Amino acid sequence: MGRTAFGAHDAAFEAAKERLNTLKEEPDNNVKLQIYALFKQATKGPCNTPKPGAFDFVGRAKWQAWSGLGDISQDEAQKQYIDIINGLAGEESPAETEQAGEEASSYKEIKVTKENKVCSILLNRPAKKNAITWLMYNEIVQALDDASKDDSVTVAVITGAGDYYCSGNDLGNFMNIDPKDMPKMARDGKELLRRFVTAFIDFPKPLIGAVNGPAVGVSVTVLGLFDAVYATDKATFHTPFTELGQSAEGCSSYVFPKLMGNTKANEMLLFNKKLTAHEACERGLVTEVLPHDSFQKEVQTRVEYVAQLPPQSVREGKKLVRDQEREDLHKANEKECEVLEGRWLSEECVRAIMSFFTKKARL
Ligand SMILES: CCCCC/C=C/CC(=O)SCCNC(=O)CCNC(=O)[C@H](O)C(C)(C)COP(=O)(O)OP(=O)(O)OC[C@H]1O[C@@H](n2cnc3c(N)ncnc32)[C@H](O)[C@@H]1OP(=O)(O)O
Repeated sequence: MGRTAFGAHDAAFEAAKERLNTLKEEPDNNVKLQIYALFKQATKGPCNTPKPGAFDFVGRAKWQAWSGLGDISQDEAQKQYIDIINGLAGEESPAETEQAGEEASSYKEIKVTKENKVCSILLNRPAKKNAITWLMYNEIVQALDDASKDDSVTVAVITGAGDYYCSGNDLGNFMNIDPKDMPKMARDGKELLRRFVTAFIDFPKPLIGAVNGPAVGVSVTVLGLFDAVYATDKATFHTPFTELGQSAEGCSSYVFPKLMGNTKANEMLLFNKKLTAHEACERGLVTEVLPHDSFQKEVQTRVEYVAQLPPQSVREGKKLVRDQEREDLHKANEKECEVLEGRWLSEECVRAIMSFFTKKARL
């Protein structure tokens, strides 16, 4: 019987799937067969299909590779799958490279460091203002999943590399797609966004946003799911969803009206008002605005304080608060993702994204 939920390496497995598509060199046929077999074993369990006929050479080779794995567990197959792909990507496995709190080598578009009980997740595409690609969504989910399970971590922090915190969804995620593949792209996008936002709703430890510069789109909305948000006075907060023919996500249709009231939430989510850091603070989206020049140091002091608090007490406290609205947050996430799936297929959205790249090309 196939499983609907994956095992212990879920997020790393999803990231490895993405990474397979970005390999510069195609693996040789034997390795491809091995990857195929491990994928089948990881997602469906031991081979249970009839052996293909003698003239179906490809089908037989695949069948032999899969059935050759015998009954190794789905978790073990996931692990081997991840190891092979990380190996092909020219990387050692995270367990081998982890030293001095560094886990950077297992990630391509974020950088994760663990030090003094703090897991720092750096959005690391400064040349693209840290726009979030499909790979990066997966990597963030993986990093949050790792941080939640790692007993040496008591608090997680997300920040951006360079002058931006994040410019939101990478609009290239929706480009160069054959029209006939659009429905699949929208379905996959919906599923990925749902998993991404779920990772924030259910993150069990304190999660702190260190907004080092302008923030756009989904990077703004999920801040409503953080436990504290510190912003430099140079940060801005912009959710231009309707300009892009899209709609609210990140549970913002639920959280923003609660934080700031309907009309102020509408100003952001429907009418695209860009807030300054101080305005975002007045509206409850930001905990505290800090001077840009001493931002890192000031945030560090606050994070270090949280990191040394009794971790179980903090976790229980967070759970009490989150449980008050956890179900509603999951419902809001489901609904928002469903609506967005339809939006991504709309002419309004396709035109807006084309227009962003056309304007860029003209400059
Ligand atoms: C799984 C899917 C889930 C989807 C979830 C949905 C989320 C919704 C959103 O997040 S909506 C928000 C989307 N983001 C935007 O609309 C921002 C678009 N970018 C801009 O408007 C501007 O780039 C800017 C205001 C962020 C920065 O402007 P500036 O002039 O300072 O810099 P550049 O425009 O020259 O940017 C530098 C390079 O970065 C590229 N880039 C920036 N943001 C994005 C982006 N979101 N997507 C793709 N690329 C982006 C930009 O194209 C430049 O690249 P280049 O140097 O190669 O030209």
